[in-house]
Amino acid sequence: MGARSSRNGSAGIAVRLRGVGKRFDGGVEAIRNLDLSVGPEEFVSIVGPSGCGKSTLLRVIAGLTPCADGSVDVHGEAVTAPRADVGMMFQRPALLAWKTSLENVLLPVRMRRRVKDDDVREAMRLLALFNLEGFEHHFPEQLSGGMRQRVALARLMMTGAGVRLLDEPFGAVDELTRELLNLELLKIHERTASATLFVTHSISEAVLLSDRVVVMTPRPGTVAADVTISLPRPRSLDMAYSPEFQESALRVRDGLQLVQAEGG
Ligand SMILES: Nc1ncnc2c1ncn2[C@@H]1O[C@H](COP(=O)(O)OP(=O)(O)OP(=O)(O)O)[C@@H](O)[C@H]1O
Repeated sequence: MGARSSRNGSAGIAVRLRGVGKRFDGGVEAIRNLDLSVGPEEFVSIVGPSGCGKSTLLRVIAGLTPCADGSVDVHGEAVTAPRADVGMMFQRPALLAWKTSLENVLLPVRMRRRVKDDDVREAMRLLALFNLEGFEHHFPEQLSGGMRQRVALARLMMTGAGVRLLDEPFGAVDELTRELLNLELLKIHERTASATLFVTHSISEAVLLSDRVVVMTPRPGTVAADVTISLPRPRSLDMAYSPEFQESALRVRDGLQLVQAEGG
């Protein structure tokens, strides 16, 4: 069945959650009755108060955290375990310390099959795209924090996954590096759009990157607001000064303030 199948009536939808709830052993209810759909080329950011279940949501979609309530479908199939067509990137780049940048980027291929010359060429191309030319044979400890994140981004692209999940990937880098990484991500999304869910605490980052920004309530997290960002693509950092950008950011901020006021 094709990647964009309609087995569960999901044509045009890459990720669909219906009535999803997650309660951990020990009693913490992280998510409750959460509905969300993401199109095959849609970039959706998730914002919400700390501890509202954003990481849990991504882990549930990735098949890393099982959930008893509701349904999670990727490309029309129920998620029961991690899938090859779902790639995930975390706040810490999770690179293998004993492997070079190139070997780290090739890892998703190596886990599935023998690496071919074409794979190496593609990995080199991705490393160059992320401005890592000359660092292909360096080990993670020889790279800066921003460079490590760029290797992790290149590895995420190398998976070729139709669904990309990014959990605060730029939370630990300085502001300037973060802006540059945002530009890299925009470039990638504009070249090879995929269904992307991006967790962030930054409203401006969410608006700059996204087609929609989903605001979650405090725990147990559910969708409080779903803000469409209709800025044209390609996007650039300059757009942050436009009235449309400011207006979108205000709508997201209002949504966040509302849930925080209701939660506290
Ligand atoms: N494995 C686990 N076992 C028990 N409780 C957990 C587990 N993982 C997360 N939680 C709890 O679930 C809730 C949601 O956590 P989660 O990490 O999803 O929130 P978040 O919105 O990503 O937070 P932050 O913005 O601070 O990163 C928290 O109360 C957390 O303590």
